[in-house]
Amino acid sequence: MRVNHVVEGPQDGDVVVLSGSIGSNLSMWQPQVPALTQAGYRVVRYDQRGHGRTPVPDHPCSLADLGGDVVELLDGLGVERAAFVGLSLGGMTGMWLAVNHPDRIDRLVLCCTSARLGSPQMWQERAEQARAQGMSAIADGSIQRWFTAQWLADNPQLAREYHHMTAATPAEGYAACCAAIGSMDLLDDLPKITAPTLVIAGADDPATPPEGHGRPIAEAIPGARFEVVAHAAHLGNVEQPQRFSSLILDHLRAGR
Ligand SMILES: O=C(O)CC1=CCC(=O)O1
Repeated sequence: MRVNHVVEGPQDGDVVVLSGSIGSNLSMWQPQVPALTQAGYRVVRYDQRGHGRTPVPDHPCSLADLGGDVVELLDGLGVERAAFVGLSLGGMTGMWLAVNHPDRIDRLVLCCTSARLGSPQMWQERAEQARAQGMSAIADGSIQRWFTAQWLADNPQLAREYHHMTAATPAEGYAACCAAIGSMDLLDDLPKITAPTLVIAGADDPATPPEGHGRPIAEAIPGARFEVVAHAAHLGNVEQPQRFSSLILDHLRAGR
């Protein structure tokens, strides 16, 4: 899989991979790029399979496919080990990598994510909705989960841009990643994770509420720290960029 990606920051910096949610592309991490690159990190952002400019697969995906893309990306960049920051589907990808390729993952930040989310049938229905109603209808729902009502009211132009980001995602790419989420069950594997882990949840996240999703992940990963960020829904890194960047940087720096 030819994974579309962008690399920024000093060439000799420690590598941090940023991985995004379903319905997004690599631009969702733009709010964190200045803080991370100015702190000396080499930042690798990429588009999930079937999202942004990464090709649409011709079959439903699994987390093994999505994690395998990251291993291939790291191999192609000549990177042995990296820190990994993932939000939602990106966090699921990060957990899979930390369980199955512990030698490649230095440190882990899991944002607004879940180890078990909804039922296979729910994600099958979401995939069918994408195909039948189109991605604009999916985007209408996404931005309601991604942002608080207050943020949407205060940021109408940005809200349109994030709506457009999902609306421009290929329906078959979105559907392929729905299958990865529907077939995911990572909870029992989490105690195997050895990478130092920070779990961040948005206090107002309706998709992965902190108590039902972030906290059980943090409780299952040995030594993990759990932070809940106020006034943040699912794309908390966009709604509270400074708070997310500073939590991420603190966790990365603790490994230096
Ligand atoms: O449904 C949403 O848009 C929220 C979400 C669940 C998994 C993911 O990546 O985003």
